[in-house]
Amino acid sequence: TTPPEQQVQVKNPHLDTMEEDILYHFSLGTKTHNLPEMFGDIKFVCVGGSANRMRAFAQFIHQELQLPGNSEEIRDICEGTDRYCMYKVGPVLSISHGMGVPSISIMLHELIKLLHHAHCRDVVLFRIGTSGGVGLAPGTVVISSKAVDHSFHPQFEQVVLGKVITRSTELDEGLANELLQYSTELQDLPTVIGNTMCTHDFYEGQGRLDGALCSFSPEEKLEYLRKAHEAGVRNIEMESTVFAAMCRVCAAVICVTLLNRFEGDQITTPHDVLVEYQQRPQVLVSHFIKKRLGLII
Ligand SMILES: O=P(O)(O)O[C@H]1O[C@H](CO)[C@@H](O)[C@H]1O
Ligand SMILES: O=c1cc[nH]c(=O)[nH]1
Repeated sequence: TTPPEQQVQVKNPHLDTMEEDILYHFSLGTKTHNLPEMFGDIKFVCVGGSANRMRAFAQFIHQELQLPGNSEEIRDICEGTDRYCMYKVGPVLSISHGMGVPSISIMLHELIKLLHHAHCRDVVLFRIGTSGGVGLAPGTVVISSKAVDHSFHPQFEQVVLGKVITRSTELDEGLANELLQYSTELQDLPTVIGNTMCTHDFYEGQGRLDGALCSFSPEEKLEYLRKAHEAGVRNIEMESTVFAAMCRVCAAVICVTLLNRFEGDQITTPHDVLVEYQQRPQVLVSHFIKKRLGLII
């Protein structure tokens, strides 16, 4: 049986009372743009930190779906602002979100409202990113079973009106398993399911010894990474908890590991290898999209 169609939900009663909604950081709005016409057919949304990666992904998916037109000429829908970039390729939207929780969280507020205003249905969301591996060979793709915070709890804390509120960061288990299954159909795509730890810093916050500040010893660093590994953490990045808390249903986090943090802190891998690693989550998501669209069996 096919599950019932799901409209993208906003959980804010005040939105209904607003005559106009300006999506400031996208340079879009409900009065200035016909959002249902522009975005109503979106079924897949892919987000990632870097603007160039998300443009490359849009071009890649354009070729993979064999859509008409020149993939080099894809236009940035958010060219009126340089906060984020956004590309639409058929039913796929590709958006950059910058680095860290505050940056992606602003983008997600406006993205979820955009999908709601456009009356989108049955949308699947993916974060395709990079990460530091915990006990994995560099280049391994990690599909997050859940996103956990610095103390390995599946929760996202947000300060609202001066008080801390906590939201759950469980992700869609069925979607993660489906993605893992598809990874076995592809070559050179070592993939695991594991917990992803989200931090608010790349250096001390991830237990790195090579930042401008460091307040701990190499032994303390390894002890923390060992505890993380024991708690099921397989990679570390900087957006997954808020992404999971805000998207949850029909959302997946797929990040490639650039290094094994038990072996070091600096990313010494050559540029061309890093580029190939970054394509791995894109290849997996593209395969998923083609399956869902019935383009491959
Ligand atoms: O590759 P992206 O998607 O930016 O993700 C990871 O890379 C950045 C740090 O280098 C952080 O944003 C982290 O989450
Ligand atoms: O170690 C890493 C690598 C990429 N992104 C992170 O957040 N950490």
